[in-house]
Amino acid sequence: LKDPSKKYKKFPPLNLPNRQWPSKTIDKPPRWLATDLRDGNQSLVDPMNGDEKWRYFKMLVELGYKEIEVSFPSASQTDFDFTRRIIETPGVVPDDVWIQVLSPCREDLIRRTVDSLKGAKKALLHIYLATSDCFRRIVFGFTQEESIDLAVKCTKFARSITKDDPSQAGTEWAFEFSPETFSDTSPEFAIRICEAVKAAWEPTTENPIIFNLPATVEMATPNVYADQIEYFCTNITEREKICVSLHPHNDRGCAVAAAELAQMAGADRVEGCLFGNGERTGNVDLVTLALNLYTQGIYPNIDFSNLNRVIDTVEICNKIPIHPRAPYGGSLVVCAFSGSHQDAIKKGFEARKEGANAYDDQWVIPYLPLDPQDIGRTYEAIIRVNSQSGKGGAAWIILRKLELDLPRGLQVAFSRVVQKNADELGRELLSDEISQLFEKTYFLKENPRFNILDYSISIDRSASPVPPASGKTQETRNLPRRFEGIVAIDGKEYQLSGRGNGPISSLANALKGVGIDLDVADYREHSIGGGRGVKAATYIECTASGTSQKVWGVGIHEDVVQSSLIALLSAASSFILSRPGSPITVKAIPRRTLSQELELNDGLKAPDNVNGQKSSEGVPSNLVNILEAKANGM
Ligand SMILES: CC(=O)SCCNC(=O)CCNC(=O)[C@H](O)C(C)(C)COP(=O)(O)OP(=O)(O)OC[C@H]1O[C@@H](n2cnc3c(N)ncnc32)[C@H](O)[C@@H]1OP(=O)(O)O
Ligand SMILES: CC(C)C(=O)C(=O)O
Ligand SMILES: [Mg+2]
Repeated sequence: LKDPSKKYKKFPPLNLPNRQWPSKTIDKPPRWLATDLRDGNQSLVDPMNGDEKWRYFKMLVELGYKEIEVSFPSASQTDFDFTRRIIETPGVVPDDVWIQVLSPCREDLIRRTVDSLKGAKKALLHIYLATSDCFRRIVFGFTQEESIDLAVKCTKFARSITKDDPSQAGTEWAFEFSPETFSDTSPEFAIRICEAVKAAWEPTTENPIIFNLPATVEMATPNVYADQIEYFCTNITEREKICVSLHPHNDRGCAVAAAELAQMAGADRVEGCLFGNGERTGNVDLVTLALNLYTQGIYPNIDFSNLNRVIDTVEICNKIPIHPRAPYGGSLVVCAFSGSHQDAIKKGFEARKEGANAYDDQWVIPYLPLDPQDIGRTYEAIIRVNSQSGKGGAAWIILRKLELDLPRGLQVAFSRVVQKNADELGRELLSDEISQLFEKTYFLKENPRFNILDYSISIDRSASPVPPASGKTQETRNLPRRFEGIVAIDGKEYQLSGRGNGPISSLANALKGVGIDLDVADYREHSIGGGRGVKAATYIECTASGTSQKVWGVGIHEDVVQSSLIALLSAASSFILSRPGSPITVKAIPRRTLSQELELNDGLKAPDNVNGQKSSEGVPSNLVNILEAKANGM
């Protein structure tokens, strides 16, 4: 069998037994050069027009970039004119920002490039010449000596029309040389050509020459690039007069790693593009590099606190969407769908809020390496819910949207409802949909079955369990309570009454009269909001008497007692709905029988005339059915 992969040859590693970089760390940000408007731009289907470049340039300045490669002025009139426009418009290029432009090693093109810079305050002229065997042989037909001669000739020419030209004295000049295809160039030859260029330019410690060492094509694993950079840094002479710059491309998907290891290997500067735009698989991603530093506690000197705004501009100007999984910036990056992730994140936030984690001010949240707020993302966006989600996700959204801190049991119960819904729809449920589902499930907006219209809770003195001592007034604390109230049941109003130890149990007792026999198993309550608008939220879990069936009810009201009564009626409604085919569905009984039944029944009394409705109008069929069922002993 032929193996087509054999046409590729393994990249030979460097023999660098004393390499130092593996035990180094990155302790400060590098000098950044944003080349979005040059390397990024040259790789676009439709390169940016002047206005798009203008917008992008202003954003880069606002973000804090001090070195910006703005164009390839000899390539197009657009690039030339844009360079002129930012130089000629007062205030657009801040005094501390270097504008960099690129030219091939060709005198005519260098001349045109320098012309575009006239009047700039700080200008960085960048020229490139490919130095690998492959390029010298295939593209130029040059020997190593011929390449060196051309690089030196162009450097001298560049010098003569920039820093050596008295008419250019108003500009502070800096010079960058890129041995293009450095990553595929023999390290010894890279040193030789750069030494020659250095001698031609004559840099100083105050104004060093930039040797930009590109992985024009990423050739090998990132450690090999780091070795190449360490070799260069330790073998080039007059290191103090040199700024070693990186320019990694991402052909093997390792550009970020290569840039990081190569900084450990001694580089001072990094060239790249926001979100890794650039030739083929892109330049190294400057957002990732900067925020990687940030999450190590090192401020990168670039402000990504409103990353969404950056994304907007980048997407509009590049006409390429940012991948939803792009590090830091992707829309799905600060989202968790899966249950166990949501659970851990939620617990992390709770611990942080309560100061319960032992990390003081340090960011320690499971699954989230960065506080989304630091890049302008909201917490709401973090947890999203689909059929892969657990109780924590929906509970988080209910907490955020409705300010309801659901007890664990209710989280479990509601999660089943959410999961079923998401599964049926086959998609994510939006947070509005989840909060609406909660309101509907627990009848928060309206309870079509039971609505409490009026009620009073009184002490039932008729049943004194603790006889008062002689000469003392009756002790009321332990006396039963009596619920008397008007409850709209399926739209019609009835008077219910019942006894119990407190308001909830007396209403529960009243409900027995309509065939709803619930025991309260759990009760939780908390306040919502504060000041005058404060409300009580009550959660009641009930078991159906004599069964293991459990239902939850939720009530919200300014009055804490009424909130708990509403919660019980919410549970009662859930109970009825959870029992399809139960006694509720038996056929209706005649009204006359019903009236008799109502009178007989201790719990349910149709009022003579409440809100203009007569009891003789009858009660809804399902309740009628309950009564019928009761009468039948079901
Ligand atoms: C890795 C990088 O990103 S490098 C930057 C790449 N960016 C760009 O190329 C974007 C802008 N480029 C352009 O607008 C054009 O390519 C220009 C203006 C630079 C040159 O355009 P053209 O003169 O039409 O040449 P073209 O690009 O087609 O081909 C390059 C030619 O220059 C030759 N060449 C390259 N470098 C040199 C040099 N230093 N001296 C003399 N000739 C050179 C090549 O061998 C080739 O010659 P050939 O046509 O005889 O084979
Ligand atoms: C011009 C050089 C720096 C370049 O873009 C590259 O080699 O990738
Ligand atoms: Mg490049």
